[in-house]
Amino acid sequence: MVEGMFREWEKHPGTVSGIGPVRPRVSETRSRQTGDKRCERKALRPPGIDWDTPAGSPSGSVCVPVCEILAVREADVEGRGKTSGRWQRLSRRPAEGYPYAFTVSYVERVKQHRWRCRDVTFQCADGAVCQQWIHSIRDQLSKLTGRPRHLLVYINPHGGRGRGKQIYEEKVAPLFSRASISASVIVTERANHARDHLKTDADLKKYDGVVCVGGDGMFSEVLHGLVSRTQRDAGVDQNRREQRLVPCPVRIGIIPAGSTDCVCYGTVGVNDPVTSALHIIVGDSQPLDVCSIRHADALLRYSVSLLGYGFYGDVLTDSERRRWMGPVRYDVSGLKTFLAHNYYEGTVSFLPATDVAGSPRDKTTCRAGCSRCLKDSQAYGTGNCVRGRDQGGDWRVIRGKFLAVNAAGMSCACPRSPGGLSPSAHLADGTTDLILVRKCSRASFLRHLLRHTSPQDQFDLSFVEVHRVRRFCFMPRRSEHEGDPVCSSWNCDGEILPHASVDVGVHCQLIRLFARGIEDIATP
Ligand SMILES: CCCCCCCCCCCCC/C=C/[C@@H](O)[C@H](COP(=O)(O)O)NC(=O)CCCCC
Ligand SMILES: Nc1ncnc2c1ncn2[C@@H]1O[C@H](COP(=O)(O)OP(=O)(O)O)[C@@H](O)[C@H]1O
Ligand SMILES: [Ca+2]
Repeated sequence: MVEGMFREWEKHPGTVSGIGPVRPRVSETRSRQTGDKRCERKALRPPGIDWDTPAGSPSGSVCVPVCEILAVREADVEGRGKTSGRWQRLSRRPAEGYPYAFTVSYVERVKQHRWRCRDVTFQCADGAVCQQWIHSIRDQLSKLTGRPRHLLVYINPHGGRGRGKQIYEEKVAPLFSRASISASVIVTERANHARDHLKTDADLKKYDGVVCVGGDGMFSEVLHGLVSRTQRDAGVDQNRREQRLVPCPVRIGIIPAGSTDCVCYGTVGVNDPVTSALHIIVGDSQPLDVCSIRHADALLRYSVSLLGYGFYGDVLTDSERRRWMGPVRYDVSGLKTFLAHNYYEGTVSFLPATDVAGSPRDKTTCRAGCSRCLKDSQAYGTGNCVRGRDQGGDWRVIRGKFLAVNAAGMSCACPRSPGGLSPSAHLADGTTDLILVRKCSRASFLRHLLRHTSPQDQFDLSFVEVHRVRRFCFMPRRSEHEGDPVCSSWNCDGEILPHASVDVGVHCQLIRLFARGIEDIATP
């Protein structure tokens, strides 16, 4: 901020006369919350009239950090945005003698982690000053690194309530175009279309990011396509467990249009398409751990959120037959699976993450700019799964009858469960939280499930245990009794994995999302 300039403006509120054709400047402070240099908070206070200030802002003053400006465009005092040619609604009549104006679009935080695009229009008496402001703001925006210019977008037209295309066209595309982002859009025609296209055909050099419009299943397709492609390009054999995987250079954006949208919810704090589009535009970056799931050393699948055997595997298997119901299928299948009360016998062995500071029950939460993720990932190394010295580590073995064996690589928060399956899990610390729910009565299991919907500790029950691990294996016990359910399937980020016996390892920060983690609600 140029103090003199601002004082001048305060002396003459509502006018730019007397200030002259100044070069607009900005003040800088490091982002308090992320410490991210790319997102330094630069305050912009144009010495013009803000006669279209958004509701709620102190009258006569608008302060916008440059890293949260989405775009600037010339406006004309008749109220028509010059570039868009569309009429804007202005809250006040233009002041007499101020025929030049520009409009700044910026991020505004509304309730519950939602972001919205707001416009403020500044009016000037002098056309040259107006142009200087526009050029200067554009210049500041062009200096921000990490903002995408070209995106590859995949839309699942059948995800969630089948509104993916409409959501993209009505809510997201206009924001991308306002921010001068070009997008190549592919509406998928079959399951695995996006995955296969990314694996082999997509010219990834042309894009700064890949966006999926859909639910966790659609995200999973993009995850598999990108991780496989990255390893192939780097000459890495994904089937070799000891091999360090190469982190994906391309960020992934998620526009939530699915049934659960857990990956989006757990990394942004809300499943709202506009909020996610804005996180993409400002070029946010959130690293994420990825689990590789293997059987007999061959790679089966990758997962970032829930890997669930027993209850969540059965819910998913049943729900796939009810896709026509839309998102409500999970409630129907959830109830049916709960009543069936199946349990599965098996052996879980795991390698506890003894070298991390936190634990699944320490009541801390992973938030934007999480220092624990930073510290733990630095100590561990990105892409790594289990380091050489851990392989002979202190494995623990638990045999038993389980209603559920769940691994939560992140909290798995979603609208059904705002805290998630493991509220203290971290997005990018190189660990997953292994939750074992032993056979118990229906009433006890219901108690455990209900605690996912309240702040009560779902692990504070005698039949539940939770461990923060780097690697785990599950081996089902074959039943000798006819009629007993033998094996369940794994629910792998919402996709059925029809194997029971698995070996799972966490690859620290293998991918990055266009997100920043959940912001503390107090963040300005
Ligand atoms: C009787 C009260 C029961 C309350 C239970 C609440 C527990 C909810 C925990 C939900 C965890 C969800 C983990 C996320 C899984 C998703 O990846 C997966 C697929 O999502 P999408 O592709 O968007 O459809 N969703 C599920 O597996 C649904 C699980 C619902 C269980 C009731
Ligand atoms: N065009 C398509 N036709 C059929 N299935 C598709 C298509 N595109 C993606 N899919 C698959 O649809 C499934 C569900 O997608 P998702 O977007 O997660 O929706 P939901 O959250 O409702 O499950 C995924 O398995 C995905 O691979
Ligand atoms: Ca993790």
